[in-house]
Amino acid sequence: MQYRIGYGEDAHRLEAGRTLTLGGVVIPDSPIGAVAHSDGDAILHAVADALLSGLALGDIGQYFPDTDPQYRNMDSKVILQHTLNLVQQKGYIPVNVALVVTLDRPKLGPLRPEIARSVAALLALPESEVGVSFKTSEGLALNHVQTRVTILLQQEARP
Ligand SMILES: Nc1ccn([C@@H]2O[C@H](COP(=O)(O)O)[C@@H](O)[C@H]2O)c(=O)n1
Ligand SMILES: C[C@@]1(CO)OP(=O)(O)OP(=O)(O)OC[C@H]1O
Repeated sequence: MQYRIGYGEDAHRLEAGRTLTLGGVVIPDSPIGAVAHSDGDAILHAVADALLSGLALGDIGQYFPDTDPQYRNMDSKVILQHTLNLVQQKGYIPVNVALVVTLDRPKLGPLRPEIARSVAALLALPESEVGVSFKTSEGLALNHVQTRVTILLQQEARP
């Protein structure tokens, strides 16, 4: 059985008057949201990069350049689905995901199950295979969101 580990990161600046979307979940009543070319979903971007890195397939900027107007405001679920397809074409599937979001505000704890469920559904995994942690920056980066992700990939058994 062949296994590969993938690692991904993403960060976005946060500004008032924008939407904050994390793991495909719109964070309700957030006073700040991501400045980005796409919807700025720092979880989905980091998960997508982790999928690609596990198989040395590059990063999402190569597939979805932020200079291309067709990707403006795009739904990051499309990015994740594309990278998952690439991984599956190489004969691998995700086994489990561990992700850490660093964000000072708003508090995300109450949304942990919803975010885990959303990421799990997008990766066709049970919710129990998606670990979600939140950290503050202790005030060092108030207008900033950062996500770090590790993912285990397993080669699909061939009949
Ligand atoms: N946006 C956030 C950030 C953190 N939490 C939770 O707060 C606890 C303490 O975080 P520290 O960074 O001070 O260690 C921890 O249990 C986090 O889950 C949160 O809910 N939302
Ligand atoms: C997703 C893309 C493309 O719209 O742009 P952003 O939303 O700015 O996100 P980032 O994680 O900085 O880089 C990947 C980009 O290619």
